[in-house]
Amino acid sequence: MTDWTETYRPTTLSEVRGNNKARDQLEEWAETWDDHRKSVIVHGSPGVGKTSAAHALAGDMGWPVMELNASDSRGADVIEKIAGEAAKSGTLTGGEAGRRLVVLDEADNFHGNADYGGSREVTRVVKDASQPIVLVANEFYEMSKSLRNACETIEFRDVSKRSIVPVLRDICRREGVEFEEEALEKIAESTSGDLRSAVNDLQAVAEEAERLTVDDVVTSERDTTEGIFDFLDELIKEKDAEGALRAAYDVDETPDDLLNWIEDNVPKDYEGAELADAYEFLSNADRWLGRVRATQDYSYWRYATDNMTAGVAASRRGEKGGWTRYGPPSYWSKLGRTKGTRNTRDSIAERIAEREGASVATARREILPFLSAMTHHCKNRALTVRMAAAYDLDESEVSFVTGSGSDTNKVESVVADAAELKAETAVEHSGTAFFEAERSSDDDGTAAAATDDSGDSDDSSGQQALTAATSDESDTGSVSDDTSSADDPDDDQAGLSDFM
Ligand SMILES: Nc1ncnc2c1ncn2[C@@H]1O[C@H](COP(=O)(O)OP(=O)(O)OP(=O)(O)O)[C@@H](O)[C@H]1O
Repeated sequence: MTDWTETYRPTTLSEVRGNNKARDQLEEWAETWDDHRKSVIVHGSPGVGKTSAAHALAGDMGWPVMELNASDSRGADVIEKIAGEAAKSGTLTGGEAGRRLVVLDEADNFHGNADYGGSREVTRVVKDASQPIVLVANEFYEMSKSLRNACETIEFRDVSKRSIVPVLRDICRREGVEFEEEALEKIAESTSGDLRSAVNDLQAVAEEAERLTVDDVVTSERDTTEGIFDFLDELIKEKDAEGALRAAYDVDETPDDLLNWIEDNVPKDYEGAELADAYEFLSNADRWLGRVRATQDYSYWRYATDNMTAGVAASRRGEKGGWTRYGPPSYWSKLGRTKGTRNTRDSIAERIAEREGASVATARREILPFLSAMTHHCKNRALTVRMAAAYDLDESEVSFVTGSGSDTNKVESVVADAAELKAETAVEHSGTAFFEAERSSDDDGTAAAATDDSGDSDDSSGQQALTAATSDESDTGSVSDDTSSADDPDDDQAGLSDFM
């Protein structure tokens, strides 16, 4: 069977669903390109139709497409291609004759390609382009500020369930698949905004069943995760190093996902020195995965897998028993592993560590996720502003911590207010711990250390908080303690447990 996401890829903008505003903006941008001659950044989560929209636009405009993928080849080659192309067509006498649409996919991946002068070169080319360029990106703030400023911006939002269901229904009709309406709703619900995943899931279930029912959908969800739970049990509690490695062969997860699963669940059973050892292996695995991403050399996967399976099993001390509630990787740990965002995460963690008197590892594993949950989507705006001020976060960092990736207005206004707050209170070097003070303060956030302008190191609340943060750190087992407090129903942070 052919891949349905390819078969049903929109060929005209009118078939791009669930993002009408963005679609209209894109059309408008193309139609007026001769007047403004600016490139456009199309950004949003994976699978919401950004690349499809760019291609569909080209189709509608009758422009041939030239597609470049930032991570396919060395940055410099890519730049050369665009620059060359732009220069060549610049010699044409203008007009529609030589018009073509340049689609620069994964435009947020030039980040870190500094060796090739990547980001700066792209910005230069984009500014002088004599052809319309659509830059497609997941992470808006992974692109340099000068690149962002040089372009127009169009945001694609996650596709709502309401928009996903009709797409699935349409595909079923065209494929002659009988279905229960609720089955489609269930798929739409579980893929949360990602239309590509929804179409993939539909195809996977439809291939197995005569008639698509809710039960099929639920069973197939369970099938894909059952294996991993058994594996975690074996890895964490039962098998020796070699056995754990072998067991991993049967798990249907990418090494990146597998690492997330292990990292989030191992602290539920390991503690103290064994946990520290396990983390050490996991961070080695993480480094190998980084190398795979950087070099596209997948033979390194083996070393990553060795570390995360055999290494973790070998770290175990003593017998483990009982039943543990393992859970899927948190949104947070997945975030930390997407390309480029790791640097952002680590740099924030360093500042938090300094401010809270904790280690960087503690800041990363224990404090950041909480901050992230507390400031999710900047819902508690006042708190988000205080946090941005306390840790000196810029736009990309605020976007990262709060998970408001594409909501640029929100993020920018938070950073602006944080700057004002800093100017008013001079909090940035006050040396008091922000996080612990916030956490122990009332939910309305009135007792925030961050707004305390004393800057005095013997300020008592700051001192207490510092002690609390430091003592947390020496207790490696506190990872799971903290996790359980996230489930505390008294905790008024909306959606906290969903998020973790
Ligand atoms: N808005 C949409 N309308 C119709 N189909 C869509 C839409 N979004 C995604 N799809 C389906 O998902 C497939 C993948 O979409 P596409 O590659 O355009 O997503 P994307 O946002 O560019 O994702 P990524 O950032 O991962 O490249 C399409 O081929 C199509 O089948």
